[in-house]
Amino acid sequence: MAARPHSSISISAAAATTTANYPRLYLRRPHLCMPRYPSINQTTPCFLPHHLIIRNANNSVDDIHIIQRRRLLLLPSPPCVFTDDASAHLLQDAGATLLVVAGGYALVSGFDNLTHHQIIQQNLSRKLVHILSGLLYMGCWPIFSTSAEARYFAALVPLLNCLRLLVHGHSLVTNEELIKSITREGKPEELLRGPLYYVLVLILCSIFFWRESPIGVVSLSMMCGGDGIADIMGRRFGIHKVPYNKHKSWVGSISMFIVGFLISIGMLYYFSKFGYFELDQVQTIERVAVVAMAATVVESLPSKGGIDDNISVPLVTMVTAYLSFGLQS
Ligand SMILES: C/C(=C\COP(=O)(O)O)CCC[C@H](C)CCC[C@H](C)CCCC(C)C
Ligand SMILES: Nc1ccn([C@@H]2O[C@H](COP(=O)(O)OP(=O)(O)O)[C@@H](O)[C@H]2O)c(=O)n1
Repeated sequence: MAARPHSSISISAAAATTTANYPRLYLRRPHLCMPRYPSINQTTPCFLPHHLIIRNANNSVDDIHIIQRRRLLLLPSPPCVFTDDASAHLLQDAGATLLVVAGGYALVSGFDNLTHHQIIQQNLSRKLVHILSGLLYMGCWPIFSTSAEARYFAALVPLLNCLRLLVHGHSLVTNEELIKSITREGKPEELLRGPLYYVLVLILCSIFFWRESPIGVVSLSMMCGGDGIADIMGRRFGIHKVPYNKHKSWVGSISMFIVGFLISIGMLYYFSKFGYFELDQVQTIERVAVVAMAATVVESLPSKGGIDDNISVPLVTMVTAYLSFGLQS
């Protein structure tokens, strides 16, 4: 996968020469931007205004024209300076971690409310949390800095949830809200199986694959999106079972393949737009189809008393994706 060429920005000469060491940027209207910009030797995802206002030494304002808005590097809040400051990365990663932790807590609490008020059934709540948690978590990866430590900050989020599941799963602390929103039968010990394996896979993909590898992206897409939709569709419409497993249906498996494939392609496109990797369109579709098929077949196999889907599906996806993307990239 060739690194995507980086475009550049043009800053009006007056502004560029008359400011101090760094132009002080004031953002007018935010718009998500591309994080990478080699000449400033920093990549920081942040918000991109349609116009940058640069106040120069005599405090007059100069707009600059943005050649390619998608790739402009901006810093997250005024007053900003272009700097490769490790403390800026630390601040950004700490803020991003807190934001995503709060998001995860809000998601689980939100679905508990829906279950509590009987707006949705407990099983559906669990599956929607299963689908949304990992995909939204992965979708937040670009807000972390590009420092080598960013992935560890991101992994703190599933790690904290892992500790939360261990504490509640062993009934050291009771939290009916958490148990109701993510267990089948409302038993605390259920937290120590599917949900725990799920967050462990999130940690593994964050640290070992992160956002530069399609392997982690596809693995989480199949575990979260594919496996999650299989349950939802299979429970509702899965009349015809697969011949080798009376607990799994054709509708569930076909749904897993189609939705898992589409989510994988969508997430790969999302990360490629940030410039983390560039993939050939036709090859990617072929490779993701193979990976999705492998994951779907494994998920449909009898698993009662065997390996949990939240381990077998991501594991097979990682191996298949590595063989597919890794050897042929
Ligand atoms: C219900 C879950 C797994 C059960 O799987 P299965 O047994 O039905 O196959 C998912 C458990 C989710 C966990 C408790 C919370 C994870 C939060 C995540 C790390 C952060 C999400 C942040 C985002 C911004 C919402
Ligand atoms: N391929 C599939 C997967 C699940 N399902 C349905 O969804 C239910 C739960 O599936 P599952 O045991 O894989 O659930 P989790 O282990 O993913 O929570 C099954 O008992 C089926 O009714 C299906 O019909 N076909």
